[in-house]
Amino acid sequence: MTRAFLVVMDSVGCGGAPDAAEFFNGATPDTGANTLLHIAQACAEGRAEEGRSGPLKMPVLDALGLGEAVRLASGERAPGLDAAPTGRFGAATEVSPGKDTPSGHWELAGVPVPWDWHYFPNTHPAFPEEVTRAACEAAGTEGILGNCHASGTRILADLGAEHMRTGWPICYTSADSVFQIAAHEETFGEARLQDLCKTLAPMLHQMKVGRVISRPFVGSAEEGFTRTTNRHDYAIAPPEPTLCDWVQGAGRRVQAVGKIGDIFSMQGIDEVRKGRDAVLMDHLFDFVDEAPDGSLTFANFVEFDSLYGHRRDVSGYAAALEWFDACIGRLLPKLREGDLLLLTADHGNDPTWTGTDHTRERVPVLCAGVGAGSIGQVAFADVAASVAAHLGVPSRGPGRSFL
Ligand SMILES: O=P(O)(O)O[C@H]1O[C@H](CO)[C@@H](O)[C@H]1O
Ligand SMILES: [Mn+2]
Ligand SMILES: [Mn+2]
Repeated sequence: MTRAFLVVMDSVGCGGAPDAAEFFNGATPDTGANTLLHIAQACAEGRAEEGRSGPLKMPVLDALGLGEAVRLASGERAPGLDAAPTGRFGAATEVSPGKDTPSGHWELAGVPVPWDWHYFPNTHPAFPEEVTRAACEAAGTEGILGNCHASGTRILADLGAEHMRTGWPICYTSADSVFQIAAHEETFGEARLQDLCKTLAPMLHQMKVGRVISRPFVGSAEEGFTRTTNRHDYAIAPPEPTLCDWVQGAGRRVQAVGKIGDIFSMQGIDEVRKGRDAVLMDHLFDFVDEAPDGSLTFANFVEFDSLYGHRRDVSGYAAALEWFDACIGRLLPKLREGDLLLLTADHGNDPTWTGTDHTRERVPVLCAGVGAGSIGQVAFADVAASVAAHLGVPSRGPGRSFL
């Protein structure tokens, strides 16, 4: 029997989204944003020299068709990504009205988002009175800190000391449909922070806020504050059964690596393994060894996005891509006859762009184990249909298999 490994490189877009002008970073539309192209150009021009050097080196993904995917998506040639592909490759276009992680993943899993998300305004306060009141009540505090749009690392530098003084949770949002709560893991307590998020989630989900996210941190005012890996996302459940449910419903096993469990509210998922991306890569290797016949392994590597895209760190992003590429080079020979490895992304996060938010882009689709050649322009939902077809599981919804 066949197995499938669906791997999302979080935010590794390749430009060309036809509706990019409808999405913004601040007042700037995302028209022309292209995560892979702009990183490759910066590398080729010597503008990404911190901790790495020279042209972008991604020989493994490029041989699968990465450079060709950039060209298909945006019509541009990415310097250094010019191999003749030996894999099946294409570029996928999203139709959901959000450029966030749940929208991207659900649509890749066959279910475009049928509603408009609720976004909080970029004002101070950002949250309506009833949300602030509910947060105070649930936290048992007189008030909340933040109540604005912010970068999660910046707001700790700005408000961490006040949090230590008052014990009030730091609540903030972004251009995404999120309500994020940062609190000190030891003094506020990690379990208490999770309870707070869980208590507020139903009210916020009702408002069509996609996720309530706990952001625990450690440190002190003197030494500075750092976030820990104990983040949890409390996401709205997908509106329809997804690829995970189709596969599980057919009696197959579904294994998740990284934040996939959170993104799908654990629906259709049998097991999750978490950690930093380097640990997630070990989990992926283990699943290639252990995954049973007929199973789906669904992985998300988030650090491209969380550590480098939102921080607009071009060198860091390039180094992460090069690390990932080398890992996949070691993974490919371990795949068995009948295995499909499908690499893709959920949205863009061009680190050369203005602002700190995601960018609306097409994404690459690279397949190993199913021959060579272009699949051309496809839809996000076609990824789900193709994985289902490969596994011999019935699919639902708008997607069509390209395999
Ligand atoms: O700046 P941090 O806290 O990393 O926030 C980022 O992470 C959130 C969820 O992925 C996004 O909405 C973005 O704002
Ligand atoms: Mn994402
Ligand atoms: Mn993000």
